[in-house]
Amino acid sequence: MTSEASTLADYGWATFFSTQIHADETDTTLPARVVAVHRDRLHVAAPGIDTSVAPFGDGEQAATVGDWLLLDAHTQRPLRRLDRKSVFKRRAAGTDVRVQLIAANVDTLLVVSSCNADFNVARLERYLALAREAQVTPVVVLTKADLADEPGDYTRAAAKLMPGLVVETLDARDAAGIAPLLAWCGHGQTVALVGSSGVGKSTLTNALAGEHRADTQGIREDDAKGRHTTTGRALHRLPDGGWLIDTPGMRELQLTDVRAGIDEVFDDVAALAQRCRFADCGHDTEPGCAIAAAIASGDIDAARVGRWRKLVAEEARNNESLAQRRARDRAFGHMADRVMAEKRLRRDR
Ligand SMILES: Nc1nc2c(ncn2[C@@H]2O[C@H](COP(=O)(O)OP(=O)(O)OP(=O)(O)O)[C@@H](O)[C@H]2O)c(=O)[nH]1
Ligand SMILES: [Zn+2]
Repeated sequence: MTSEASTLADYGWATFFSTQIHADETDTTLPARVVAVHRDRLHVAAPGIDTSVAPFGDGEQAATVGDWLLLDAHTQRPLRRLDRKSVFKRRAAGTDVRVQLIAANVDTLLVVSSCNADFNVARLERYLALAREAQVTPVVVLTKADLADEPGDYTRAAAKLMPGLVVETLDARDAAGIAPLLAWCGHGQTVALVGSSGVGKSTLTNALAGEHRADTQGIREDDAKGRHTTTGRALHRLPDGGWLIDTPGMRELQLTDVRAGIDEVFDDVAALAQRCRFADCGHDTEPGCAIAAAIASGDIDAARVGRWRKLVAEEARNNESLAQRRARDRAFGHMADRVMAEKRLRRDR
């Protein structure tokens, strides 16, 4: 299984984490990474540590796959979770708008689409905004280059979606084709994949994991009945020393609290919006609208502005419900406090 990972750096440890360890903790604690999340256990691993611990923390603070925990050196019990470099979360399914953690400390998000009907700039922009909001570097991977007449057209269209965006166009079934992706799968690097069904995520995963695939799946544990109880939320060790996070939840990522991410992906539009005469400009018929002027002069693509507006509106809608839920939770908390206070008052009388 993880026999090749023998140093903390192998597990993705970095200065970002070591600076969080206090001087008085160095002798009494050990960092370990959450390599898998099971129904009621976390599998944590580090050099000399390979154990399972009880779930740690609540809500958005709960330890999730990819997190670093500081363990008591003697008991191996988690003491605290280290701050994250990055975190992916999503709204829980259905009408429930609670936030669900997907993965932490991912370095690179491979946003997968293909050079065919799946190619959709609006969808790509949505994934890019999610990546930027999570503090993760996105890399666009366009598969099925072998099926397109002009794969370069897709590459160029994708590259325009964000400043400095890297786009790799390839045949996911070809070992040589996926070679450029290895740059993000090196020693201690954590990568994740997102994309629609059928674009080639499984093909890429198998190609990246290579012959080690069977080995890397060794990160799992047995439950009391001796059966394997993986929930599919695990880090898989890659042959070049990286880690691939494989979780079904990544596929259903939605926009929540991604305003900053949208502004980064659409930094051209966001910069224009700053120059509108009115701070609350609706970029519609308002006088002095810098966006309307840029569209009229051909400086910016009206379609891109349209997609930006849609994402911003959708994000606002999602957060409204999230804020409503939080307000409800707070109100309930206040009510519970009041009830308890009244109880105490009666008792003390
Ligand atoms: N020609 C060609 N076929 C590809 C390429 N990548 C994937 N495929 C094929 O596309 C089909 C779907 O690929 P998958 O890897 O299963 O796609 P996926 O994204 O994992 O799909 P889900 O599991 O539904 O999310 C398979 O038949 C692959 O062989 C490619 O680059 N070129
Ligand atoms: Zn405006």
